[in-house]
Amino acid sequence: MSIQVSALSKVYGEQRAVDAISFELKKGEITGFLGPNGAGKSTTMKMITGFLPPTSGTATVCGFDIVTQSLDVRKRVGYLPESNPLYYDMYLTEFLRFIAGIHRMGANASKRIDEVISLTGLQPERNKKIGALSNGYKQRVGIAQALLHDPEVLILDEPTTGLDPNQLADIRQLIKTLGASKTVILSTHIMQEVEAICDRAIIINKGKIIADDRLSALQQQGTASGHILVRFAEPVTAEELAGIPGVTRVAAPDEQHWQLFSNEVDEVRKNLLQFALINNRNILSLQSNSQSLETIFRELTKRV
Ligand SMILES: Nc1ncnc2c1ncn2[C@@H]1O[C@H](COP(=O)(O)OP(=O)(O)OP(=O)(O)O)[C@@H](O)[C@H]1O
Repeated sequence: MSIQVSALSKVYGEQRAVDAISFELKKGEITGFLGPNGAGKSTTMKMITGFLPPTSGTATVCGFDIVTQSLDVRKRVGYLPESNPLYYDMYLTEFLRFIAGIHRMGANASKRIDEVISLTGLQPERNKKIGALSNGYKQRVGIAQALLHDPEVLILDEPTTGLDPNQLADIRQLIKTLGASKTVILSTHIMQEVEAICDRAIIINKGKIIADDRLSALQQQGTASGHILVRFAEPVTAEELAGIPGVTRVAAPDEQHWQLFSNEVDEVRKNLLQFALINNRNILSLQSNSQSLETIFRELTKRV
């Protein structure tokens, strides 16, 4: 297990910013850390990276304790903090050499700096001062410094803030690629981002974890029904469609389409294809509409 968090808490004065949270993350998994403003995401990330001591509870990264072995933890973690603090007066390569020095990378540094510059798409800007870079490129520098020592675990606090749609797609792709060989945890407010990149989502609200599941399972959770919009080439009756296992209600929104409501949209989709096959009906179009993560997020964080 790459990250093990057990009853971790952080109290600031009177406020319990993180309240006894527990979870485990495996290698090769990208986890989205979601929650409204002030939920405790950054505080949790700072504790896991070994930068902020917890008030109580424990956590290990690659088997090392975040309090008693924080130097070992930092060697194995690449961290992009929320505000992405950079030295604007430094040249890009100068900054990365400085970070390589902190990690005592020695003779390997130059080769690795070239590698991360290429990996993060910074090559066209490599001779500029950091202060002269656009926001998107500054963000790439933040990711490059997090990757420099080739850590096993990447902790990215809102990594795509300030990126334009093209840069967004590039950085998401980069994170996905990195996620194949590393453990990645990223915080974001953007639900589509989690849907685009993550295998799993942990939703935190008021310092407590209120959902932790694979994305597909989370998307099926919730109270509102999903539906399937289907169009057949041949006539079909509402009675026939109502008989398909898992269908809770049938409606006809217009002359050409049927709408099948269900709490198990994926299951009904399979059963519908089977129905068409057995009864010699041809499906002209099929669109399933399950709950978006955004709806689930709003429902869960509202309830608590
Ligand atoms: N150094 C601090 N001193 C006092 N309170 C703090 C400190 N850092 C954070 N907090 C409080 O702890 C709570 C959790 O903050 P945190 O930054 O972890 O939330 P977050 O989920 O990352 O929020 P956001 O999405 O807005 O970045 C907030 O109410 C915040 O005001």
